[in-house]
Amino acid sequence: MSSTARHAAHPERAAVRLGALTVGAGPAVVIGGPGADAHWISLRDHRGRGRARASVAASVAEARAQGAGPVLVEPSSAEDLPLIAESADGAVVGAAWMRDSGLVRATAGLGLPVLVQRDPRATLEEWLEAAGHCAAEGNDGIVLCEGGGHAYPGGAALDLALLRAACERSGRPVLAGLGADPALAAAAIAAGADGLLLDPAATERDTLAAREAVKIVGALTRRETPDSVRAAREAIDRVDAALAVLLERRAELAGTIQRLKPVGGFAGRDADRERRLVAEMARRAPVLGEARLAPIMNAVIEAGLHLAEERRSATQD
Ligand SMILES: C=C(O[C@@H]1C=C(C(=O)O)C=C[C@H]1O)C(=O)O
Repeated sequence: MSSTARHAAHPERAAVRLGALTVGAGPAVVIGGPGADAHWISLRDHRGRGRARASVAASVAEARAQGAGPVLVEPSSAEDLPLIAESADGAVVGAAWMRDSGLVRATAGLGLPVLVQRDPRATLEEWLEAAGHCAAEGNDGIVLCEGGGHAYPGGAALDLALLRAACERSGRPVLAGLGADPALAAAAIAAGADGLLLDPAATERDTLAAREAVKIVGALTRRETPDSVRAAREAIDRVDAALAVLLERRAELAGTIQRLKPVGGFAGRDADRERRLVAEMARRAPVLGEARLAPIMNAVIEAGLHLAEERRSATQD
């Protein structure tokens, strides 16, 4: 099957609403960690700590206090389900028990959106089967999450090829579970993930790094079709963030050339080279075309030349 045909299997993924957050359409999301779009906790982690009802409620409240946005909860047993129905915006089917069809069905039966993590030993079929158990309960708010195990302490066992296949096969949003390490955030979004699941204990710095990667890579790889001025402005802000990173990098490289050329700065301006680079860019920006790109690039090039000349005179002083 050609890659186009595979994509065509699910051209539009079924977006899932998690409280006020949309997963699977619009920007990629970050769940978990301080300042994330949504938060989650596992009640399994609370085992042995005397999981009184009050302490569970307190954990959910603590997760809510991490910031705005919905809270998802992983039950440790069927006993937790009523509390989850009462206090959470979604449920997590953990990697360790995604094959426990009874508990999976009971969890999906709450009617809340469910996030189904893949057991690292489970095949794509088994993972989709677990999602199928949720759908069989009449629950269509299903989000898949790849990266349930640990490749090393704090780092998730993440299979990006499998994540991509899940996106194409399931027609559902797919997240990448990264543990507490944001190193693969960019790679996961580039592979098609609709968002990241971070360990709730991820640091603020790591969460910020993951959010930045999601923003920049998402601006390059995710097609968005916003339907309001606000959403379109938010989308344009992401594209501008990516542009800023590239413009800064370009200015540095242009500065290097000014230092290396026999005649740098405005005196060494090369109109032919400028025309060629605009023509080359127009191949990737055919809607803008050469005529509109030329003045944009002229401004960019001149900004770079001014910067290079300012730097040169500063070092000569
Ligand atoms: C960077 C160079 O110097 C100038 C700046 C250019 C740019 O910013 O792309 C292109 C051509 C020159 O006018 C170069 O010669 O390549």
